[in-house]
Amino acid sequence: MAILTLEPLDPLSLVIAPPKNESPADRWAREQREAQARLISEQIDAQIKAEKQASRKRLKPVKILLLGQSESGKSTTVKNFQLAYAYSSFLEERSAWKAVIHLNLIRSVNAILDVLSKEMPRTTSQPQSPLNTPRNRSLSRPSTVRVRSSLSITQPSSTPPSAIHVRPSTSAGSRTSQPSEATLVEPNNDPDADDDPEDDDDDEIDSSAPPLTDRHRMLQLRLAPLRQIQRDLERSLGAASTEAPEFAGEAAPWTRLDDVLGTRGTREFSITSRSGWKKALKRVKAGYSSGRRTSLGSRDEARVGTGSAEDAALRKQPLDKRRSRPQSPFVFDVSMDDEYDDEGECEPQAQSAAEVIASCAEDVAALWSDAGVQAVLSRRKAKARLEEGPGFFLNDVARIAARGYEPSDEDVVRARLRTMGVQEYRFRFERGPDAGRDWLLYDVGGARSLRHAWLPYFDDINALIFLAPISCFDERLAEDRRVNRLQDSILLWKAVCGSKLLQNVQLILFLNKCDLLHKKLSRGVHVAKFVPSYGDKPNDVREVAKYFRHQFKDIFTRYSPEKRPFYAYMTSVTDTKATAVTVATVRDGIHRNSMKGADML
Ligand SMILES: Nc1nc2c(ncn2[C@@H]2O[C@H](COP(=O)(O)OP(=O)(O)OP(=O)(O)O)[C@@H](O)[C@H]2O)c(=O)[nH]1
Ligand SMILES: [Mg+2]
Repeated sequence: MAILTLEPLDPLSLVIAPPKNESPADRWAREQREAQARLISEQIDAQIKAEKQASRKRLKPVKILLLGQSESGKSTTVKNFQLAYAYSSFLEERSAWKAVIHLNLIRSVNAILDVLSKEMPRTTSQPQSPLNTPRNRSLSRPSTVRVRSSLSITQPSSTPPSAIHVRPSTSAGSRTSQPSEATLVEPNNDPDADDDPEDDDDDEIDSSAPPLTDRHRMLQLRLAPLRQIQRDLERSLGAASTEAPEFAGEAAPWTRLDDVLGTRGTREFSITSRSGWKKALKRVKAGYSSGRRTSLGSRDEARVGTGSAEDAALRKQPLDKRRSRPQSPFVFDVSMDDEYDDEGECEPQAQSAAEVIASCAEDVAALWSDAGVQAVLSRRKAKARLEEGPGFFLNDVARIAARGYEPSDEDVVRARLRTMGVQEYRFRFERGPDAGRDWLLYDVGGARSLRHAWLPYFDDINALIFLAPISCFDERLAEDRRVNRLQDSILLWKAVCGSKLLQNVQLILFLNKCDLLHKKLSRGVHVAKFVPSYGDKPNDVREVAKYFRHQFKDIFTRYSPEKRPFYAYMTSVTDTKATAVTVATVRDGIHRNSMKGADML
């Protein structure tokens, strides 16, 4: 009877089984091959395991939020971070700032032309009638009824509009949520008040000042095309290029939600912004990068635009200009969340604007250096406002208006373009203690109408840099002229310090614009006139800055839900050299703190 031998069932065993008649030499060779394969396999397994462990250990990115009112210097602080740690990305954007700088320049020119228009009818070379002197005109104006606000608790009367009342500090440690303990400020409800610091009405006429003449009228006419250029550039750059419109909202619109949410998180309120100055810059970048000159050489042709298919193709060409500078030890990547979309709106006429500005350069320089114009501006208090305002470039007109002008680093830092929504910047340091760790910087729009978008970013951040410009104690908020700018900063700071969502966040205060504070005090503006509690302390920058620091610290101590260290820096963030030191210190501090939080130190 035949015996049926069954083959083993496992087909794999069949395949890997050694050949039946294997010689000892073949067997040796086969075993060598198998040992080698096992070794490689084990190495791969070990590598996968190590990678898994490393990714588990990988640190979360450090997230930093920059807050503060509009024009407080948030974006300028970001530029300082870029300059220090991401110079190549700063360079990539630099030439695109040219349109913004040009717009800033011609805004100043147009502001001067506005002042001259008010002045011209009565101060041309015609002799002045005694009834038409500024002094008599102000006497014949209807008298202003001054409405004193009753909101002030400490000193309800006898203070100038926009005055700030700061209560004496309470004893340390007495944390209370009583609003009456807050820094108290009296808003100015009377926009016609005579002692409005920004009132441009003339007080006195300087008899030695040269009169305005037909020469000034000629300059006015010759520079008139710049009005249209301003409109063109504003249209090209979008909403970010104009200052915040009027908005009578709260200083910190999130506070009620903050109380409700506590530490529960805010993600469901997340808002994604796809607008802002990065987008505005991208709109002009391609225009400049094409390197194409339009035929527009004269101011009369300023309105002619471009828009051909050839132009569109040229606009898409990449930037080709990069200047060399020693590379930062850190490589860092700034994310650009908005893709440049070229759908007809993008060509900003920046190139043609540059041509017109170049053709007006001499007249602009003549206007700015004219003694009569300077006298009118000083009398109407417009000179200091221009020189100390954002984006002032009139002293550099010859350089900036020149054909072939390329912005310098300093120009970019001084340029003004408002942030809309929230912009994210991603940094990766390749060296240093935080090598390999991502840093995310969130730069927000500071205008009151944009502050509702801040709340989602309170969640899960490591540090918050708060910008409080301390030079603006005598200024009004652009979006709500009843509100003193320092008052607004104080209200914001109070809300930030008292936020439950931010209670574990490291708060870093930049008391900014110290350079402008110095200038303002040097020209005789008295802090005590606007901040009565300042009393008769010396009106010098050191004392004033110390006083404001003390007030901000006091609020911090009283409103923080839990005790935490106070970090404050006196800054002028347009001074990039000094700010580089501050930024490095801040970076170290945030790194150490975030490591402590992760139990790594
Ligand atoms: N002189 C001086 N100018 C400053 C200082 N900080 C900022 N600026 C200027 O003030 C203007 C406004 O600064 P930004 O950084 O754009 O202000 P922001 O806080 O980002 O404003 P928003 O985007 O509207 O919220 C710019 O022209 C800056 O160059 C400073 O310390 N000193
Ligand atoms: Mg900004």
